[in-house]
Amino acid sequence: MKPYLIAPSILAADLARLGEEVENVAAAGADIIHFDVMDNHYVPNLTFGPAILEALIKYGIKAEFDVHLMVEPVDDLINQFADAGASYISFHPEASKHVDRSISLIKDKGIKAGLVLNPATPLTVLDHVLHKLDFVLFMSVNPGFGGQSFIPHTLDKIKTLKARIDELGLDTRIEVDGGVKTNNIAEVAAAGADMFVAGTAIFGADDYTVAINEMRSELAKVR
Ligand SMILES: O=C(CO)[C@@H](O)[C@H](O)COP(=O)(O)O
Repeated sequence: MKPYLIAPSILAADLARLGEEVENVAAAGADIIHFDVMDNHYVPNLTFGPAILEALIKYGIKAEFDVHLMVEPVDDLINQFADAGASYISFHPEASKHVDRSISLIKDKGIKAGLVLNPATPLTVLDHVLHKLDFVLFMSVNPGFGGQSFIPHTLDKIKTLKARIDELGLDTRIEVDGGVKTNNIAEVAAAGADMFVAGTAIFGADDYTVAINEMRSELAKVR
């Protein structure tokens, strides 16, 4: 069974002290760091580019970076984030003209590849590519902003995909992003997720270690 991974989203960090914030959350027990890239085109917000990822890695952050591209088009930035040191890269299928090719671009660089499904994106977009993916990222809010509420029907989509993954004997991870908190993480895990992105629930807490440990205690109730 794949270990659960907790991925604090730096969107909710104190951006004036980004290096220190990421260092602190990694020391507090984060498994990977979720790095949201928004282009003010695919989503109505603008965040971090590859130079910032490179700077964080140079700063000495040891944790792996999970880059979520909310950009259109995707291929050029896949290359740039691969060169900058990403360990995971995911993108939205509607933002690539050639989804299969964009997935291969990630995998050929030895990086874990994921496809992201918005709340209204049907599971059928995975039909011919699921076997190539290392993970599927379910957005449980509409992408673009932190601090939104978890959309409950995401749980049904997670359950359906988890059943399909098991039936096909695949090793694909399921990541969930948006409104994940201590009070719902167990339900999300019980539906079949094993990677959990949390922004405000971790960076908004007084003590990051306590926040992450509370999430782990909830996860321990599931398995
Ligand atoms: O990608 C996004 C939003 O587009 C997320 O990563 C949010 O950053 C999660 O934030 P919280 O809902 O956990 O505050």
